Amino acid sequence: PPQCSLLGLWQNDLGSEMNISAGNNAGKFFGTYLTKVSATHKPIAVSPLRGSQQMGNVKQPTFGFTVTWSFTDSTTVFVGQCFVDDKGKETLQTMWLLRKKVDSIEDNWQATLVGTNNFTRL
Ligand SMILES: CN1C(=O)N(C)[C@H]2CS[C@@H](CCCCC(=O)O)[C@H]21
Repeated sequence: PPQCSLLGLWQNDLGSEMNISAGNNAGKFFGTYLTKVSATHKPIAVSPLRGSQQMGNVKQPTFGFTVTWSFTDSTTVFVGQCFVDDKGKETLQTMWLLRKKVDSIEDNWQATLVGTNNFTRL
């Protein structure tokens, strides 16, 4: 059965495109994230991501990664698992936390968004 590799090009239902370009045998990987939508009104740019995944004899590994947005001061962390269906189609089922930068600690309570998001191969 095809092992679910994170390497390659992925997209989600928000139109974001993610390219996991390289990983090492300790499970570390890195890549880029190109979002098509943003909560800010700044011009969107490609942003770097770094993460790690379970290695060893794992068919459907769990993983986590961080996107440090290059065009705004927020950060998103993703956690999830790669699944392969009986036709070999892979999906990344994830949840994320988006931490926006706020100007004062009084606004800290409203600074973190949470959501679910799934990726399929581009
Ligand atoms: C497009 N998105 C996407 O593909 N997500 C899974 C969610 C969680 S990261 C967020 C985009 C944040 C962009 C930077 C900002 O607006 O602060 C949204």
